[in-house]
Amino acid sequence: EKVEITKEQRALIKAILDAYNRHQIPQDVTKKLLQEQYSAEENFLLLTEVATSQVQVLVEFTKNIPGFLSLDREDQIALLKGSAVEAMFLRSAQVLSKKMPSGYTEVLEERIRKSGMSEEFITPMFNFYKSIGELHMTQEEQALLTTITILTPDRPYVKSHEAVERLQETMLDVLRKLCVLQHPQEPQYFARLLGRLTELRTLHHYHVEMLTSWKTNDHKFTPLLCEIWDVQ
Ligand SMILES: CC(C)c1onc(-c2c(Cl)cccc2Cl)c1COc1ccc2cc(-c3cccc(C(=O)O)c3)sc2c1
Repeated sequence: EKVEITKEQRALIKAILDAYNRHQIPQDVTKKLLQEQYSAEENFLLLTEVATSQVQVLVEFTKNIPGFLSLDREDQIALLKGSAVEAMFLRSAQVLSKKMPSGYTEVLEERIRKSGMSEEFITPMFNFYKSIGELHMTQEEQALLTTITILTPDRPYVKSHEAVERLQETMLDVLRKLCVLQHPQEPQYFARLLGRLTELRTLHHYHVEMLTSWKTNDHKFTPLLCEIWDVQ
């Protein structure tokens, strides 16, 4: 049947894409990825700095998701804590899948591979990055997929499950239509995008173990990361 994006849905896409592009990690933070020397310690420190900055960007972006600030305040926190790792996998995936002509791709890959995390996490992580790269997502799809990840109702401690589910369904409906319109030659494209969300859950579980292994090797995180990831 004829898929049509309504006026309201077009406004929603615009609001989310504007917020997504407006909130970025400052250049002085990401530029250090290109400059500093390479060592496991230095790589870990730089990644910690960028991740901390990314969380701050994520908080600002989330506040601009239409409807998010109308949710229960504690649920807003629960959604942010529960989705931060997955949103950061999506963000770093865009950088690593050469989606951004930023010149960070090689240096970021090198620093992640040599940041003291054990091999067992490297493989699934870079398989994910490869699978994201193969999707050739548009900017709108990236922004909407991040929004849908944030609005996942079954995060720990979320009380108003239905309110979050309603918001997420609104975004899923828009993304489904966008996929049909922007990838007409690939009817399964929307399903493939949702498959990435499942992969993100798996990576999230790996990440909890990654943090533990870094902790046992006495790696320090910033207060913001400790708060959002419940470490220390
Ligand atoms: C605390 C730290 C050691 C850590 O622990 N787990 C992870 C992690 C790792 Cl490894 C992989 C995936 C997810 C997580 Cl959460 C990390 C590092 O997480 C990040 C988070 C965001 C970004 C954005 C970047 C980036 C670069 C250039 C340009 C841009 C840009 O947006 O322009 C963004 S790099 C980067 C690194």
